[in-house]
Amino acid sequence: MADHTISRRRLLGTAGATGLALGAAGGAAGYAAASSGSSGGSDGSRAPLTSLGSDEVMFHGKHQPGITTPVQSCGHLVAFDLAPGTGRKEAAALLRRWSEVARRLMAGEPVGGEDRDTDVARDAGPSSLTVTFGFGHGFFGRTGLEKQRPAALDPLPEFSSDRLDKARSNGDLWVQIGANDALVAFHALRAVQRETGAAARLRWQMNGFNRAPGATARPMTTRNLMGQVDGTNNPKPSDDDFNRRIFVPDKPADADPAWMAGGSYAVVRRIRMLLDDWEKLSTKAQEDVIGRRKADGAPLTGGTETTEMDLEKTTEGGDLVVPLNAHARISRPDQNGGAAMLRRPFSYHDGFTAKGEPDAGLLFICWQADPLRGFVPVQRKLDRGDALSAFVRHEASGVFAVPGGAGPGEYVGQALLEG
Ligand SMILES: C=CC1=C(C)c2cc3[nH]c(cc4nc(cc5[nH]c(cc1n2)c(C)c5CCC(=O)O)C(CCC(=O)O)=C4C)c(C)c3C=C
Ligand SMILES: [Fe+2]
Repeated sequence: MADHTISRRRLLGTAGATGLALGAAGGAAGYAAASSGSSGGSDGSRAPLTSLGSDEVMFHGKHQPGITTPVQSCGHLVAFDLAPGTGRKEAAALLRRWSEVARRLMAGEPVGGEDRDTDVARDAGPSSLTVTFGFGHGFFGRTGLEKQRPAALDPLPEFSSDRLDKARSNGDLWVQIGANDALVAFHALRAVQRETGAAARLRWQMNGFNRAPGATARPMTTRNLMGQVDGTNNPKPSDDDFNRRIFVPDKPADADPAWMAGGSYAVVRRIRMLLDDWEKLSTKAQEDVIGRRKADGAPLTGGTETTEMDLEKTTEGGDLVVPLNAHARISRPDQNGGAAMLRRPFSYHDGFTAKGEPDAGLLFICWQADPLRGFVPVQRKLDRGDALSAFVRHEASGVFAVPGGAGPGEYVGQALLEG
C-alpha cells in the first residue's frame, strides 16, 4: 500500500483509483494560513480551510505520489527534452530543484519564499496536489546513463489503429501534476516550468480534468466524456498482488535496474473520442460496446457496479449478454494472461475542430510494474477487435520510468543520477 498520507479525508469526493491512506490530521494549513490577509478572521485569526483545500498528499514516501492517490479534478501532463549541453550533473540539479518545488507546493508552501511566488495559489491549501516525475527513453543517452536504461522503455509496438503525432509523444522527462483546485494545479505547472531554467525545453503539454470532489451526493467512480462510469474494475491496494502488478520490487529482478526499486512505469496515451459518432448510438448500443450499463456501471449480466461480470450468461435466444467484442470483456486480466494495470486517466477538451467536432477524449494514464505485462498485451487485444475502437483514435503516446519516492532530504531519481 502506498505510504502517502492525505491529511484530512474528504467526506464527499471523486472516488479515485484506490482508497485513501489516512494519517495525521491538521498539517495542511500551509500557504493559505501564512497568507492570512484574505482568509483570516476579523480578529486576525486564521480561518480554517475547507476540507478540500486542506487535503495534503505527502511528497516523501516509498512510492511517488500521484500513482495510488485518488485521481484529482485537474491535471496537467508536461514533457521536456534536455537542452544541448545538459548532462548528468545538470540533470541531477534539475531533479533536485523540481523535487524541492514539489515538496513545498504539496505542503501548501510558497515556492522560493513569498516574495518570489507568483501568488496564483495564494489563499488555497494544497488541495491534494501531487507532482510526479518520470524519465523517458531519450534521457539516458543524453546523460551518459545508457546502461541504466530499463528495457521497459523500449519503444512500444505499433498498433494498427495508432494515429500518433510524434511532436506530442514521448520526451526525455515527464511531469504529471494533479490537484483538486485548478489554480493550485496551474501554479505547480508554472513553478515546474520556471525551475527548468536552461536545462530542458518544453516538448508537449496537455491539460485534463475529472469530476470535482463534492459534485455527487456520495463518493462515486468518475465518468468519462462518453458518459460511462470509468475506473470500476481497477486493481485495489488491498489486492494480494497489487504491489507486484503496479510497482517494481524493492530488489528488482534482472529486467529492472536497481534504481527503479519502488518505481512504476507510466504509459500515457492521448485518446481522442469520436463523440459525434458515439452520441448517435442508442444507449443499448453504447452499453453493448462496453459490456456495462451506462446508468450505474453495472455489468450487463446484472447486479451493481461492483458485481462480477458473468461472461458465460446468454439471452433466451442463446446470444452472449456481454458481446464477444465488448471492451470490458476483452480488457480483463483473465482474457490477457493476467495482464493488469492501474488506470488513472484525466478527460481532456481542447476546443473544436474547423468542422465543429470536439477535440476531446481521455488522457489515458496507466501504471504497471512492466508494460509488457500490463498495457502492451491488453492494447494488442483491443487493437484486434474492441467494439470501442470505432469511436476512439490514439493520437499521442509515451512510456516513462517513474522511480520510487524520495526520502526526506533526497530528490526523485537520486539513485539513478548519483548511483
Ligand atoms: C490498453 C488498455 C486500455 C485502453 C487503451 C483503454 C481505453 C479506454 N477505456 C475506456 C472505457 C472503459 N474501460 C473500462 C474498463 C477497462 N479498460 C481497460 C483497459 C484499457 N482501456 C481495462 C484493463 C479495463 C478493466 C477490465 C476489467 O478488468 O474489468 C470500462 C469499464 C469500467 C471499468 O472497469 O473501468 C470503461 C467504461 C475508454 C473510453 C477508453 C478510451 C478512450
Ligand atoms: Fe478501458
